[in-house]
Amino acid sequence: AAGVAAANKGSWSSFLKYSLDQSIASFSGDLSSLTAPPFILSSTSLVEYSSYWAEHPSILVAPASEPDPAKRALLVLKWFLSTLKQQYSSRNEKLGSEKKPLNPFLGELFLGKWEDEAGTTELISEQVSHHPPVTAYTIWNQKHGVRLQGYNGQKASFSMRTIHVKQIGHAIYHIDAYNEDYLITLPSLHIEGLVYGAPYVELNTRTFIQSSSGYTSKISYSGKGWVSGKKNSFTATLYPEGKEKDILYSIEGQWNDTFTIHDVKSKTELDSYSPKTSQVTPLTIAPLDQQGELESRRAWRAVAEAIGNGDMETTGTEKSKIENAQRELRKQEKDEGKEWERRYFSRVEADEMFGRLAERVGYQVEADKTGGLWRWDEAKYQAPLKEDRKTEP
Ligand SMILES: CCC(=O)OC[C@H](C)CC[C@H]1O[C@H]2C[C@H]3[C@@H]4CC=C5C[C@@H](O)CC[C@]5(C)[C@H]4CC[C@]3(C)[C@H]2[C@@H]1C
Repeated sequence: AAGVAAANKGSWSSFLKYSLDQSIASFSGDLSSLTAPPFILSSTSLVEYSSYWAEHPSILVAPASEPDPAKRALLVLKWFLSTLKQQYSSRNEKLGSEKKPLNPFLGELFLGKWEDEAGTTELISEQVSHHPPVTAYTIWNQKHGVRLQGYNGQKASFSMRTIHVKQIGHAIYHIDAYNEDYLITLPSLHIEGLVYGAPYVELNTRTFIQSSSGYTSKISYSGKGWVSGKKNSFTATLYPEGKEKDILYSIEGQWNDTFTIHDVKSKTELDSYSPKTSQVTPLTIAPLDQQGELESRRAWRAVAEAIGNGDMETTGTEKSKIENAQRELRKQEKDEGKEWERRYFSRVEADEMFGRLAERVGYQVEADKTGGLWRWDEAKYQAPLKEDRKTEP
């Protein structure tokens, strides 16, 4: 493995010297246009990344069982923080470095569920836009009456040989029992370590969680070389909205390792949680031969195999098949004056509740070219999943 790593470093540094500058020169801001070396290519599509929000279903649903509103908001903050390691560093942990995911085609779906002590937690993820790439998702647990939904896209830029990514979009966490909503904003990030051959994500500045029950959580990120000195660090405070100094709870530590929760009023340590050692629940997805042709792993199977075999030529030809089929579809839609029918999500205007939460934390919806907020559309869900799934063989 050391040999391979050295070879990777060797080929990476040669890649860097001769092509990173070209990538930078030709970079359009669209991450999918980035030319990455073969060993950086992942066979996983970006549409699968929505599953990182709920790999610990029990932590996701815990707030629904907490009667105290401030403690409920604290449990939502703890859940959000517990997802960061999976979101932003699980590729490093498993594959040795960050990877370039496959760029989902319009309408690509990723459907699955987690079955564990929290009951059944379901996931629908759909690529609702290809230019710019935007993924919408919803994750829900009927038993505990919790639903997360959101969408995200990325705006990227290069500077000082570092890739900076601004995330477009947000998440909404809803608890049926209290009819409570939480607006979750998304962190911007940059890719560290490009020059050393092992790129990894570092999160920047700050994000907020604003509850309709009147509590604000503010998370400030820092990393290696910053004040804290440790990579992937953060501090978080939870306070009644508008009273930033009246801190009820604080949390600090490393989001890819361990963090500690404090009750600031009583100056006691409440809990410490280690994403590093916690077990994730594996996601259950249908076997490939039962998946519909819009489902990600079935659609990308040939490309994934070619990438796995390091066969870049077949990767190219198989990718082109998908891209050409997509271009054909777009052309037909244009000729017929139609637009691709999103299966589970719709564009909406900001509603009053959302507007209030957003304005409390100064969140501005970035109207990307797709024209607005993407929301889970209950009515569309009546169109049974099986439309997208081959009938039983
Ligand atoms: C030119 C040098 C080069 O080859 O760079 C390739 C490097 C691996 C850097 C570019 C890719 O880095 C990947 C990291 C991806 C983000 C990881 C996590 C999330 C959270 C999730 O909830 C939404 C998606 C998001 C933001 C991913 C977006 C795509 C990122 C930035 C990949 C880059 C193409």
